[in-house]
Amino acid sequence: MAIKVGVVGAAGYAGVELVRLLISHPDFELTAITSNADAGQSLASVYPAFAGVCDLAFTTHDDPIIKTCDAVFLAVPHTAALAAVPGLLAAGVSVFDLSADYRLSDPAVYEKWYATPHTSPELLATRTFGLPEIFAEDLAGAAVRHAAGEATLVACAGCYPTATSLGAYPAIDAGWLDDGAVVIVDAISGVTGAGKSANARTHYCSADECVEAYGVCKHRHTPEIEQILGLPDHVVFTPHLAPLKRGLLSTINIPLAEIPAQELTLDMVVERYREFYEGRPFVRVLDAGQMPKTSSVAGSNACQIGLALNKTARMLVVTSAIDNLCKGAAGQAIQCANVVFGLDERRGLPLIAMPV
Ligand SMILES: NC(=O)C1=CN([C@@H]2O[C@H](COP(=O)(O)OP(=O)(O)OC[C@H]3O[C@@H](n4cnc5c(N)ncnc54)[C@H](OP(=O)(O)O)[C@@H]3O)[C@@H](O)[C@H]2O)C=CC1
Ligand SMILES: CC(=O)N[C@@H](CCC(=O)OP(=O)(O)O)C(=O)O
Repeated sequence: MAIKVGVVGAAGYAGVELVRLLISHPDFELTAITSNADAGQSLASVYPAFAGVCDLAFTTHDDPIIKTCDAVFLAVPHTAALAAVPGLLAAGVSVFDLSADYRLSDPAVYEKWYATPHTSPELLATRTFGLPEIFAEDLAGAAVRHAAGEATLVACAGCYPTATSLGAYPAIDAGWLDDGAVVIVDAISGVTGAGKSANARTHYCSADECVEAYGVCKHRHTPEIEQILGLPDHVVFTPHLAPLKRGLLSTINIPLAEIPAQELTLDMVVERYREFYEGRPFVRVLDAGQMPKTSSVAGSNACQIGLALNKTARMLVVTSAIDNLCKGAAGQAIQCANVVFGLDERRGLPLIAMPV
């Protein structure tokens, strides 16, 4: 029997990417898509890409059909998820939340970075963090609880934290980081990362032919990256906006301790990364000397990682590319849902980008 799913916030950029992927998912049946702005309109009239393939129409965010789903994907801004999650879980619906509301495990950290009270901090103890390649055991535990009849909350990792953590984690986990050193992250996102509503930074005339840093030393993804890597107050994160629709590239500079820096070769680093991601279908560690580009992952759920070693400066430089809307948002949420529902994590997810 098909698993009934709904998307709240389906007319937004992450939401419509969920819709694109869920329509062709072999095990999930998309039964509800919500948008207050577009309520009553057909999906195809708002997004003509769906003409002839889907008869669904948008209903409002409070449509009761949402609570009849087996799982709901929340593609809504932070704080909107806080308002929706407790009611969905109480109705027995599993929730895959793309917002940041349940990502940070300490509510005080959330309140500091998001400048808003956390209204259901008790759920933070039991929620699962949705980054399958790093928190596989947590997701497997959620799958067991789900099979026993428990509604599950998965807080899917953010886009910059996904690319950055997948790039940094194998080195940090190997103990290569110099004691007390700071990890420096410079990342670039396409404009869909900022959502559907244009603002002074993202409207065409500002974003086209322009690259700029923003949120410098104060971006809300800093504590999320620190939490995943286990490095509180030791990440400097600088995001940039680039004139791309889709794509996110994160370059991570990891200062190495003396001993790994002396002993490591680039081939050994590549081998360590490949061992770490063995059996993980979406992460590809490139050969030594190759660096990823956003066009190699756009439209897919892949993350490509390139590695370089500067032995004199004792620095490992990692570059990690994802599609912000897919592996950075919708694809990752579906990957998590696949695991929670006991399916192969690849179900319904594109492995390969458009090559040109
Ligand atoms: N864009 C990206 O690359 C990524 C986005 N995310 C996260 O996904 C979420 C959605 O982002 P994105 O698609 O970019 O944003 P958009 O602005 O494109 O879309 C937001 C959607 O949320 C809906 N919405 C707004 N307010 C509420 C509310 N109070 N209750 C319910 N729904 C509401 C809107 O509905 P309506 O149609 O009525 O306006 C709209 O459909 C955010 O939390 C974002 O941080 C995560 C990773 C990457
Ligand atoms: C380009 C751009 O503006 N990107 C957004 C991050 C993308 C996003 O939606 O953030 P989450 O992954 O936390 O949900 C930003 O910097 O706030």
